[in-house]
Amino acid sequence: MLKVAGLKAGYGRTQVLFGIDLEVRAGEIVTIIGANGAGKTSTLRSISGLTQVYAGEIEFKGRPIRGLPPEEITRLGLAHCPEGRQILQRLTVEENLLAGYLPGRGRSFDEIRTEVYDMFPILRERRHSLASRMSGGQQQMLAIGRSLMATPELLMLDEPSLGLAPKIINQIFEIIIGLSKSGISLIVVEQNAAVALEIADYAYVIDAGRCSVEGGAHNVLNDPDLKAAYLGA
Ligand SMILES: Nc1ncnc2c1ncn2[C@@H]1O[C@H](COP(=O)(O)OP(=O)(O)OP(=O)(O)O)[C@@H](O)[C@H]1O
Repeated sequence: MLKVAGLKAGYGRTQVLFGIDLEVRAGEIVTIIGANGAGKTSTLRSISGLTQVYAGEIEFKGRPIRGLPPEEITRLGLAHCPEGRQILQRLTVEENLLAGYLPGRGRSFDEIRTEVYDMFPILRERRHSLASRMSGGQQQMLAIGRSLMATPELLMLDEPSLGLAPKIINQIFEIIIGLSKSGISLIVVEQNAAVALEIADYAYVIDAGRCSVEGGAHNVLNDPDLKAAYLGA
């Protein structure tokens, strides 16, 4: 579904990615883990056209997408739920969903909104509330719901557990498993490596802008060296 090869990217003259290779197969949950500042967010932003790519190939469903505008990439079926959620705080829940809707994917706003509300009943209940009134967990659900408004085939989630209580993190990860079961392929970037590795099929560890390790998520989870480095064991 997604193939990234030799990705080099950065901010102006500051290069932060030095040759990332990764793949996502249809139906998989792939996790990207690594220390603070390793380049996880920059990797996602490069894929979705938000960060400057210096070199490398990015293919989505067999089509090169490097250099396409972000909206075009989303329209092809690749959505990005950003770090920090980026909810429009002064708009209502429903207005935030409308902001995520992309006409031209063959489905109406009402149709997808109903699906999102069925998945997140709390969003239906609070559809006329200001987003700023929602809890952290509810805002994360709204951020995911807004991404789903673009009917993605591949959804990239950046730090979905950030700042949430453990009970809520479990709920969010249950939702991610549900999305996967519904047929959406996923990339999950996480600081919370142990939780992400539990649900993922495949994992990449990024270290200083390079993929240092990759493998089946359970192998990575049980690797003693990685446990010491990333899982606090
Ligand atoms: N807008 C920017 N301008 C310049 N440098 C940036 C910018 N955004 C990120 N960086 C730098 O790029 C490097 C990689 O950052 P990135 O956010 O991709 O890492 P990360 O692994 O996602 O870390 P975190 O978990 O802290 O978000 C860091 O050195 C960071 O300081």
